[in-house]
Amino acid sequence: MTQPQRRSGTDPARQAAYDVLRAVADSDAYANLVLPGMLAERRLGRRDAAFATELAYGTLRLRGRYDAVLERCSSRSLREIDPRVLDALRLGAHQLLGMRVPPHAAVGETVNLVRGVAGPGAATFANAVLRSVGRASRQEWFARLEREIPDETERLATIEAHPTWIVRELRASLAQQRQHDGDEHLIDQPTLEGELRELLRADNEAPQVTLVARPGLVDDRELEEADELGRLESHPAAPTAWLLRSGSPERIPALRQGRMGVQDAGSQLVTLAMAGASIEGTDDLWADLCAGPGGKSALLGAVLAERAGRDEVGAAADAPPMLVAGEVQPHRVGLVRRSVKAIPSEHVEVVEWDGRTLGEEHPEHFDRILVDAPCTGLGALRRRPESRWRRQPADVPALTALQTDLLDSALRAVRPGGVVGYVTCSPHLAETRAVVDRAVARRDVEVLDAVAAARDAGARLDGLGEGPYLQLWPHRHGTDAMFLALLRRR
Ligand SMILES: C[S@@+](CC[C@H](N)C(=O)[O-])C[C@H]1O[C@@H](n2cnc3c(N)ncnc32)[C@H](O)[C@@H]1O
Repeated sequence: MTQPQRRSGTDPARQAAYDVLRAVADSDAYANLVLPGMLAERRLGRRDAAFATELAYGTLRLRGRYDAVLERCSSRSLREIDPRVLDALRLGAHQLLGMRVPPHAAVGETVNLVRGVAGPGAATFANAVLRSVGRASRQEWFARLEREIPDETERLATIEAHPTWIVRELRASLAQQRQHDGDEHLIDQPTLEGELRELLRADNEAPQVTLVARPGLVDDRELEEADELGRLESHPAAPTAWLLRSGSPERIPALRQGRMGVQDAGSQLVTLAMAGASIEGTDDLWADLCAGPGGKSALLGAVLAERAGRDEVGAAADAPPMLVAGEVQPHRVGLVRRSVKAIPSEHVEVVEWDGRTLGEEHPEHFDRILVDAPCTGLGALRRRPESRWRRQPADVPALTALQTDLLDSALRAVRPGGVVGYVTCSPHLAETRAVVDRAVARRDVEVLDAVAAARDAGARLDGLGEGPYLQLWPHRHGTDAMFLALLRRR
């Protein structure tokens, strides 16, 4: 349990936001895992909980922007400031420049917080810094940063609060996408830099909760009931996807029972497109190579079970159609079991495995395999507030090596005529096209059109480009930046 440090007079919402920032800095915690428990444990009311969430997540996302501002207001370099004080200053800067908090409250409450953690001298320092931050509006700060940062990429990165290396990678991937855009998207297309800015801004918006209604497990009446609890709105990315406009997902019974779930609409689309991609021959044995925590397994299992019931697929075979969901980390195997609890057990088996050896151990065995590979997560930055600052360019080579091994293993484990779907929640070219292009060069595979498969799966989206690979974008599609390649083994 995260106990608040002793402090006098700090309001509980700001205290919770501050403790989240400290947990992220000191224990490498994930804010979106720590905060909900903390809010429940401390029994914050709805308004305080919403304020604490916006304050903590907003500050973490926009840290780079606020650091640039604080640096210009402080007599000391940021490196010389006590990290406990610096985190409080960041919270103060977000209240002043990113939220509608009256300046006297933003400064006063933050100074109070600093006094509690670091004493009166630090409080005087914090007061001077934050008064200086508050002397200019957000727009005035943007104008100043525009003037003072000469390098174009660094300027954009600072103002839109992303590390520079990530801005470079996203620009390269967007440029590649634009080469593959069909005529439809070329009309009214902003410049590459304009579109890049839209993407970075989309990363800085809190995403809306998206639900999945797992096929065959939820009927219209239940969707209507869920609608009464939380105002559902159909998401154009996938027929199973629903935006939850209000309320909390836990109130929906079908969600508690695992027949619905919380899942990005893009994740749903790539899963449905992979499940529907055209295959030759039998279609009874599927694998999810990297299943934890199990969102895609649950959707695949539901599709498989529904299809089995409807078409009596596999009725003549010895065993019912089956999804084998495998994961290497034991505790995540447990999460997969929980995710698939509503799928009829004869259609799903959850196992612990190292996906890299599946091809060697079970060559030409499966009809369909999903490889949802571990990746940098650069396509899901809006969901994980602090992750952009944690990731390093040096992470990429080890990940691409693992991705290459996993895809290679899947292509050996799938039978000729069967399909492998390669998915990442990153648009980084080294993790997406480069991994797939290498596999295509080495193995006898046919590249299927993933954009067409996405449309066949029910996507009602513009700006998908020409294929054969599918790349989704938060600013274009309201989804995470998921990538999908579909490979059919010859
Ligand atoms: C992107 S996540 C998968 C998300 C999942 N498909 C879902 O939708 O919930 C990648 C997963 O691969 C797992 N993983 C990493 N290396 C692996 C390996 N060698 N074999 C199998 N799984 C692995 C990670 O532990 C992580 O749970």
